Amino acid sequence: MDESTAEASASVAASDSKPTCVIVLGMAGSGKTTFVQRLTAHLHAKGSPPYVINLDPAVSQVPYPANVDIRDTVKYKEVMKQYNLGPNGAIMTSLNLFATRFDQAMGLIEKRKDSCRFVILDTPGQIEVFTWSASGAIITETLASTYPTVVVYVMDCARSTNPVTFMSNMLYACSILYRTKLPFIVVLNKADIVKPTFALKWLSDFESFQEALEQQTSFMTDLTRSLSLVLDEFYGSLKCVAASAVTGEGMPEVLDAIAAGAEQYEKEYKPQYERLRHEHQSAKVAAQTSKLGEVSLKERPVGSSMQSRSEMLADERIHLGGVEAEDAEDERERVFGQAEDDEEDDTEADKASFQRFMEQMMGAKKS
Ligand SMILES: Nc1nc2c(ncn2[C@@H]2O[C@H](COP(=O)(O)OP(=O)(O)OP(=O)(O)O)[C@@H](O)[C@H]2O)c(=O)[nH]1
Repeated sequence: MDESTAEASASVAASDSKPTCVIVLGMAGSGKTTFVQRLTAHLHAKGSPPYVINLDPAVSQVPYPANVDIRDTVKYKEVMKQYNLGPNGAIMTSLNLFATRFDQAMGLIEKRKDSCRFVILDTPGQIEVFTWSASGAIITETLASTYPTVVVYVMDCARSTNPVTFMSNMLYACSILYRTKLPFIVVLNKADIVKPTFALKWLSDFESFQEALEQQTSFMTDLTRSLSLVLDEFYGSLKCVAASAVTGEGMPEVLDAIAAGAEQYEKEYKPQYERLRHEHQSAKVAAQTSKLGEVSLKERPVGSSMQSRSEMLADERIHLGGVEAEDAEDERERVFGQAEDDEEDDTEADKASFQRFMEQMMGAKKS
């Protein structure tokens, strides 16, 4: 084995012992939550249940078994009332509050790092709340300084058949790639509605994208043409996978891409994140957000307000031809039972903590 191969194997082995964190981002309605649900079900069926964190405080229903749910820690509607904020401001503030306690989430992940190979994070519908906020940066950097971390950008390919829309979406993806500085996977979702062959072609063949643009007579066309020249280089850093969060199509390929991303993280991105950890930006932002007050984060007993276990199993069998119900149920019992045994239900303490925090905030506002 030559030196570089040995080095590569060593770094893969290193990442094997740690879970890979998967940050799922995407435009509103692109299918992030459905994708997390599908990937979670797929991993359960493979006997490798992930650790799942919901970071969307405004979602009404979480259809997967979340181990940590931001909604248990911060009540988004209360934040809206108390601070007199609109929905987006309240989502941003809720995420800031949660980020002040992300060290607790790291502690919970640390406890599960030997039993979970993946940590999946679902993010708010309004993508900019995560990608352009201090809290999003804190969460991303905290994860990436400790674990192999990849970004999965979910793109609604059914709504991107127009080259101008496609380009806008890719431009956004590009801005996130350069902001997060992490391995980046584009999931061309909703492949059951429109086969994303067109998108794969546009990504790999510059001429074919130009031809598609020729058919357009919008004032955006010239701008798009110029941008596509710039973005052509960016496409080289992308790994694109066609998938359907509804049918489960493409999930094995998504997992392969995540594994390749984790490997890439170890080789190319880790040193950069180790340097970043020592930089003062996170500390400064954390100090700013901590002015908002403190909240106490807790882990969920998995399987309460979500899709029932049997429903998830049935779902999995239908779409993926997964494991037999009893085997999967055994596996699930083991994991869920563990979660239930490990954690006490401290909802009351959490409510009281949130109430205290709100009273302090109101007191501060009045004085
Ligand atoms: N046909 C089809 N529909 C999908 C797929 N993925 C998601 N959807 C549908 O798209 C809609 C939006 O999906 P969500 O998972 O809520 O999308 P999201 O990005 O989490 O939405 P927000 O968090 O509100 O931004 C839902 O009606 C889903 O059923 C898919 O692969 N195929």
